[in-house]
Amino acid sequence: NFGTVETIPEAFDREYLSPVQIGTPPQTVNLNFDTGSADLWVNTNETPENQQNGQVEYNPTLSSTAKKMEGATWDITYGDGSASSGIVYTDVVSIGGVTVQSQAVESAQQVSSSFQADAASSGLLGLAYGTINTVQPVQQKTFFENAMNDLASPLFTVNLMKQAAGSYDFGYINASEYTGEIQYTPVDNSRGFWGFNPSGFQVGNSSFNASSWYAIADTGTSLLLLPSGMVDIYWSAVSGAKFDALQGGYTFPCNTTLPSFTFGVEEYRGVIPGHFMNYAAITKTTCFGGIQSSDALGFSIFGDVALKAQFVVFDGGDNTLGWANK
Ligand SMILES: O[C@H]1CN[C@@H](c2nc(-c3ccc(C(F)(F)F)cc3)no2)C1
Repeated sequence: NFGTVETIPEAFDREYLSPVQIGTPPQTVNLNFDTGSADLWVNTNETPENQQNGQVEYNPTLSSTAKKMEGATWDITYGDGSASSGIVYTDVVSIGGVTVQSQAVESAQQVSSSFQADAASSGLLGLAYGTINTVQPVQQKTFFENAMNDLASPLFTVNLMKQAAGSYDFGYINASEYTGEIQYTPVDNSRGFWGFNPSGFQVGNSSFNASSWYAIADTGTSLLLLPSGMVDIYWSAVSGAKFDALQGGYTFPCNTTLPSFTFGVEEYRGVIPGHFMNYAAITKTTCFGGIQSSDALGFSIFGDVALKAQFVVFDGGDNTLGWANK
């Protein structure tokens, strides 16, 4: 079978939320789909009231198909230091009409302050490889891994948009969502991520700089995080741009016209329009850049700033990533 679900951007395209049905009768919660992690966790009736800010909850006691996974716990920390932990149930989970009968659903008994403040999001749905799922003592599979063998094609596609509704499609490729040909490239999943090797980059209409490095496709990261050498070259082309240690990255005068950023995947060239690199206004006149250094992380992240300019195929059958402009 196959299905599609809409994904809606929060402010600044900081994150994208999609409706997920859990339990019997179905309870709908909006989750942040994250191709950079592998836990499906959600606010529940077990999440302390003082750690919530109006989030919609999943209540397993109201689901006739919920089963507690005795002795199972989970504990996760994200790239920005946010964290959550708790216990585990299995229940029926559906996304866009694709149903997994027994999906590990992780109930949050503790969430850190940033999650507490994120009122619109009821949790995360991991779409990375299950090898990095945090459930103990028995590691659990992701929704996609559980659904994959029943899908028409063993893949899902990501079509994020700048400040507009996009979609996650499961089991099929919708040709109306992209232009040109899809460029497939092998995935390095040795660290549990959808890792790949970009082949270079280009700022605006200048020449293409061939270079090969490791990066991951991560819908849960807002920005495009690249080696500082590339980031310095990009911002050196923007008059008034400067590295602001207080803000933790490059800022620039909001009224500046920004050059596009093009990345290579083998012979393919993915183009990110210049205005996608304006992440958010810090003051009336100073804006924070959407392309920043990944040096502190040790690997590059193609987050939403890049992904919202692309149509991306995550193929779990042959472990490849497909890239296309749109
Ligand atoms: O860990 C890596 C895996 N993918 C990246 C990711 N980061 C988050 C995240 C979401 C929401 C928040 C909060 F709401 F602000 F708390 C914080 C982090 N989700 O995926 C980084």
